[in-house]
Amino acid sequence: MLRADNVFKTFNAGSVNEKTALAGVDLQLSSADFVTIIGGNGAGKSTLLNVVAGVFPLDRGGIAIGGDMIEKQPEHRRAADIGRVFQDPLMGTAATMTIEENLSMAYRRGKRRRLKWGITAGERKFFKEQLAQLDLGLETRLKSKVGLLSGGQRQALTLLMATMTEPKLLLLDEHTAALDPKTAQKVLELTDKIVDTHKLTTLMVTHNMRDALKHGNRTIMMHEGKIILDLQHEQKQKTKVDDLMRMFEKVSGNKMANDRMLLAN
Ligand SMILES: Nc1ncnc2c1ncn2[C@@H]1O[C@H](COP(=O)(O)OP(=O)(O)OP(=O)(O)O)[C@@H](O)[C@H]1O
Repeated sequence: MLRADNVFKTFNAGSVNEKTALAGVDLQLSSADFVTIIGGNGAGKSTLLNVVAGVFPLDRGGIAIGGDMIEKQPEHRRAADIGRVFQDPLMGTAATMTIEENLSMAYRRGKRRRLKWGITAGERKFFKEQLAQLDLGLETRLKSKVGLLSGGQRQALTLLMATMTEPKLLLLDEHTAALDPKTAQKVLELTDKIVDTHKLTTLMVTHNMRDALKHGNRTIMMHEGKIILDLQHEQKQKTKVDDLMRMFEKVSGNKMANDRMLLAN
């Protein structure tokens, strides 16, 4: 479903601020793979998601989704196939618009625009059903402005908006990191439910090693722009946080250096 071949990305090349963020990343995801990504500060996790989404061009290498090479496509063209949720709950939704207006925008993304602006009765029914799955009571608040929602409600709504049209790929960049622990767990449970219902191919960056091991069927670890560990299926299930730390130290030759990661585990 997703293939990254020998992907390189250096920022500010040739300047004193030169930084190689991706140094030959190879990654293949099968359909419905749910891969969690961990790694130290500046390991290249967000950059990997960004080059897949088309935020920055690659220096070298290729990216394919469903067999189509996309590395030359601009971000807006890839957006039809890629759902994204970021760390900041304010980013994925428009605060001054209502819940149903936000959902409607997401629902029509990538579709031919209709001349008439307005939400049909069928769409409203569909939105209510979708919101009911979140179990947050939002299905009775279609006309509420999104700015009135809590961070967790807003992030759950963003998740729904990113997945409602069943994207080929879902990219989650620390999407629960700004939430309190209880809300973060709730949004992660919703993530599992939504990913499982739609069998979405998913990449999720997290700084929480326990969450990385608990969710998804694969965990990859990045270090200095490379994937240094890829735990799959039973091997992932057997691995504990302490094992992960030891594996990191063994493969990278370094102590794990991610302040938020160490705090969270
Ligand atoms: N837009 C940019 N311009 C310049 N340098 C960048 C840019 N984005 C990322 N970098 C640099 O590339 C490296 C990898 O950054 P990236 O954000 O991918 O790391 P990360 O693994 O997500 O780290 P963290 O866990 O600290 O968020 C870092 O050194 C970072 O400073």
